[in-house]
Amino acid sequence: MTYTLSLGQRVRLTEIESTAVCADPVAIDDAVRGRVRASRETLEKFVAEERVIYGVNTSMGGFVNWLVPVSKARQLQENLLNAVATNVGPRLDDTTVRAIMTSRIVSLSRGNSAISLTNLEKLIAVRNSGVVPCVPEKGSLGTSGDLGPLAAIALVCIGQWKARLDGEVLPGAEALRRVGIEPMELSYKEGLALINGTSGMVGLGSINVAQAKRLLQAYLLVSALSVEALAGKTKPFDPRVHKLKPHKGQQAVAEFLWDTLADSTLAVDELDTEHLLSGEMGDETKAGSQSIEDAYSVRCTPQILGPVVDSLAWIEQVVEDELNSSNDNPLVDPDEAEVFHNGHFHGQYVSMAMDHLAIAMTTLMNLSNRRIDRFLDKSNSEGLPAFLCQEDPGLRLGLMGGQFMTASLTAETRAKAMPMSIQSLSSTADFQDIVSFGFVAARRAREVLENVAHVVAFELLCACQAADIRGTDGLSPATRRLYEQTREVVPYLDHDETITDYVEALAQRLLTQPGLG
Ligand SMILES: N[C@@H](CC(=O)O)c1ccccc1
Repeated sequence: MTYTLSLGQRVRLTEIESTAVCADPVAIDDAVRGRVRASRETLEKFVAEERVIYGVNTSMGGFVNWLVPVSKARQLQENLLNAVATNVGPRLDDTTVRAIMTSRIVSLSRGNSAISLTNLEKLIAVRNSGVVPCVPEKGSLGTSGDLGPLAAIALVCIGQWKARLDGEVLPGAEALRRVGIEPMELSYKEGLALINGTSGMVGLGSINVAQAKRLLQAYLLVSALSVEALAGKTKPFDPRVHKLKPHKGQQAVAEFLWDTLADSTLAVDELDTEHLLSGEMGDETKAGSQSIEDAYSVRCTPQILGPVVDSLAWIEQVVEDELNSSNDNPLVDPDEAEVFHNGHFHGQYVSMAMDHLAIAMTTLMNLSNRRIDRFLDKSNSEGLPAFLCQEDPGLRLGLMGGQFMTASLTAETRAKAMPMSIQSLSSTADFQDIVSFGFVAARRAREVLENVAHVVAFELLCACQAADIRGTDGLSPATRRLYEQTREVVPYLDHDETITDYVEALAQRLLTQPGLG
């Protein structure tokens, strides 16, 4: 289905992801066309008046103070694209490139960048054509926006560099020829308009946020299942106690667990504490084999996932605001009949949001990592067999090895969660002297998410194994659905076998499949 951009509409971040995943075409309406034309005409008027405007009749970056006549505009703009397309490394996947292109189209369609309507429409045509520019992922400062990644895209639009089409890598000119698109011819400011913004980090960020939301949603249900499978107590989730602390996310998580576990007989309502005081002072008090209170990784679930929920809402809002912005310099506002030299290409907001996403997801992973340990350690699992190995323990090692994987991923992920947004380095003879590295932050958040999904997948595997051992009759209806969906992918393990394929399949579902459970 075509996704049409209208003037003044707020584009949802999740729409960038969904249109990129499905390769839905994007389009603009007449009001957008009118506004884009007006912005270009305003700039043309200023050029006729011989005003000095950055990237129009000046050079760029460290050569900002060099005048270049508009008669040389096409050469200047093409030189700009080639000079800054210096990224290296693995090529971004098709979905991410489409999300980045759509994010740039959203920004340019606001009609403040003075790109010609012809060239905006060509960018849209390339985005919709199946031609996917090859974008090496490493090398963006994130402040000139994402010059490197966006220049790789812009070069293909002018018939240079390289692109994929139906799985084949072709020269940009050949790729355009095959889909019947004439290369763009750039006039003054247009190369700059295509690249001088934050659309790289916003495009990749949109995918990260959409996946993080799914993973978090699923994790709330995984948490409920883990509480049941660890014979955890529900009373700490009673909404009445959460009224006593006003954090919204915490309250929402507690309410979810409370409601979900209401019909569970595996989770424990409350201990009958009456007979517990029969011992002498100093005796170990036990309620049968049960502890009086659960460990933090069960009991404090709302207090740990609450801030993750609230953080994600903030992160989504920030990246969505950036998406719906004119992130470019200079900007030409036709209503004000003004040109603004400005710094809207700066990616600090998104950089900090992506760092925050990495921290939030790592927090979730830390929780998951602790629960996995409880599932496998028989002294902490409220009666489960060691390493969830019911049949032939010792001859078999059970699920022991899964923890090696999750411990390794957890350690690696913590290192990846070190902030990028404070790593600024100066470049361009101190012209770009403080930068955001937002695209690097977004790439690292993506890596964090992938790792976290694998750790959560193993917790889910353990929880289902434990539920089978305890008896699944006691599951609540919602956790039973999750259990059954998981059993479509991984069976109860009564023999030792490699779990790699199971964990990877579950992780993929957690990131991409909405509404698990
Ligand atoms: N982001 C611009 C600078 C600016 O808009 O002031 C740029 C372009 C090219 C090379 C370096 C820097």
